[in-house]
Amino acid sequence: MAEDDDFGAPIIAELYKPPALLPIAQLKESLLYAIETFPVTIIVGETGSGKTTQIPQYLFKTGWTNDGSQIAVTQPRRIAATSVSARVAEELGCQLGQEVGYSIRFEDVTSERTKIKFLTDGLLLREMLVDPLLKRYSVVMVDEAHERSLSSDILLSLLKKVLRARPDLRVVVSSATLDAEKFLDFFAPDDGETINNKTKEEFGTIVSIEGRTHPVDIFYLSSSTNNYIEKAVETVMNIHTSETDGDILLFVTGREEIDDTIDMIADRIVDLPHGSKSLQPLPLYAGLPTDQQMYVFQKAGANVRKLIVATNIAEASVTIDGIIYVVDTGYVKLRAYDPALGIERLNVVPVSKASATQRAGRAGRTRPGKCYRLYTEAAFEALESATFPEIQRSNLAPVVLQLMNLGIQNLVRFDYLSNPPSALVVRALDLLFSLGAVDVHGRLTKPLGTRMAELPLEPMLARTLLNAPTFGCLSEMLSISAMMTLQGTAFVTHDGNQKLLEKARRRFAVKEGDHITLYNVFQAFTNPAVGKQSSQWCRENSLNYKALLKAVSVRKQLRNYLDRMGIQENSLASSDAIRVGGMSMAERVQRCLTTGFFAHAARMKSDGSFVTVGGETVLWAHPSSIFFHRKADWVIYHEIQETKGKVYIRDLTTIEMDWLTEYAPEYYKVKQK
Ligand SMILES: Nc1ncnc2c1ncn2[C@@H]1O[C@H](COP(=O)(O)OP(=O)(O)OP(=O)(O)O)[C@@H](O)[C@H]1O
Repeated sequence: MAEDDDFGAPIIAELYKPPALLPIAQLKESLLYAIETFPVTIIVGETGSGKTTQIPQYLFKTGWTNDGSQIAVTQPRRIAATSVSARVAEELGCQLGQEVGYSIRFEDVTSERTKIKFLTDGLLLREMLVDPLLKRYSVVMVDEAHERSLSSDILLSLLKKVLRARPDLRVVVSSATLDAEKFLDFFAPDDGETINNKTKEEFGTIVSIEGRTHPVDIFYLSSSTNNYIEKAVETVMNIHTSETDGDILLFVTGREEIDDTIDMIADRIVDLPHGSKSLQPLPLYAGLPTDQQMYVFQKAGANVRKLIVATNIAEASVTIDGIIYVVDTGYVKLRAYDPALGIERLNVVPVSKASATQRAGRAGRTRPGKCYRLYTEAAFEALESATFPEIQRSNLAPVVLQLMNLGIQNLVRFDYLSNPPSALVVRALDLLFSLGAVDVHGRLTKPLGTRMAELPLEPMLARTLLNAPTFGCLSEMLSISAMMTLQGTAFVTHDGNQKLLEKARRRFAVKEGDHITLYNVFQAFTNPAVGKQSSQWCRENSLNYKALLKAVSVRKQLRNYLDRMGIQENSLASSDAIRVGGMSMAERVQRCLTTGFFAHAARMKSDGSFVTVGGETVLWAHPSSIFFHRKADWVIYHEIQETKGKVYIRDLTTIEMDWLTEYAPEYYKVKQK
């Protein structure tokens, strides 16, 4: 970069290692010995040392799957599971889905032959519902455990139980920080006690891997900035104009910042001298459909430098070949659930040291790299060492439901790695009780509660879907539920034309709201006389072809779940037929949604904002909702999130106020005369 920038001299210059020899290779034998000998092995290693890609292969090659069992490797994020499995398949010379595969929610790329399976930690939890002792696995590796995702924390607790019943199981926990002792202590028996005849010392060990593949030079700002996006754009442009070849990975906090940054970069690109190398910005965030996330892995064309603008989903386990430069704004958007108001807040906070290290580690994986931290070295030193565990700041209803279905009744005495605040557990139980999943004694109801736990949907939506047969709208709710799992990605701008998108949305919109609007999209897409499931039709209607295909597949999978539960698509009992017979299909869907989402009710005020039932919170329709412009009275909403001090609700449907007391009398505590 030019001399006159604000960065000081590089701080860390690490030793170069030839690419073929990953640091982990030197420890192969001792690692395999540890896994053979101890039920639990904690691996601590530099990012890029080869933990994720190599350990499963070592285990596979030394026979850990010879008896027909598999090796599971969990990841906190889908993109890591899919991309790392592709890499390992390539290294082993097999087709993805054969010996090496992956499994994420609604997408299973494995086969009878699969020996190494990458999956999200949440999905392995789901597998425990049908296979509580995880019998199909000889080794379970929990990767990136230091990130303390909700599912990986719960998984570690459950693995601790499973290990007691399965002395043959091996658990490998990989962590990038020095939390190793904490993880080891968690698993090991107390002093003087034994588990399966093993003492604390015999139960687990820590293996540390020194060194990394390539050096990464780290630069800090010499003085702090108060506009990190502007600084990021400036840094990216400086790299682009004055540094040698190599792609750039920029970390920002969320989709809005990604869009803003890409717009700002686009403005600067036009000022570049004619004929100079071009810069191709690519977004990467969790809400982006999987296939679009995969664009970032494609090689840039000749004379093109890729700029990937990402949230922290690109932070761990992902290797994007060609990334030489990392620009780290030093911030992340973290979820924090407010149990009193039932609102999820998205707070922009400084990253932890562990995160910053992981981010820097995205460079230097396939070549030496550079990382520009848009904060001072003193600010880095002042960062928290690790991220605040998700279990202490999340809506726990989905996970509580799953734990109960696994037979864990006493959630207070459950062996957590870090205890969740009791207010979060109480809120989760309250919600599950009002949804009918839990009875007054705090036990899971049968069959409703168990069925809700089995469906791969969050509890409110699961309840709605399971109620649909009594309203004679199961077919419609299956499509709506499938569309909801797309999380707002059904509509897209082609060529960035927002006006066309709005026009398309209006084409499908109905006065009842967003759910039935999405239903109309699904119907039109699958109608052989209209959308014909064609990409051309999607393009003409600002719709996301791949996402809609996914919805078709998700609907089929949900259908299969219901089939297994013996729930038929058009089975309206005669008593229900009398009750709902005279209603329009729209009204049945509206009522059915109320039975699941009554806790998410709000009323529009004259200024277009909404208030919650208790009147304590002001809410705003998200711009993607048809009620961003239109009037409504009472509504239920699917999602609620606070961003930058404003609370947005997504996916709204109008309802009648009376339905709230009709379908949730307990929740709204109506005094009967
Ligand atoms: N898709 C890929 N293309 C090229 N090289 C790759 C790819 N994936 C991995 N590698 C190489 O393998 C090395 C080890 O990657 P791996 O993901 O196993 O490391 P790790 O120790 O698990 O690191 P982290 O915890 O940061 O994910 C990388 O540094 C890189 O050199």
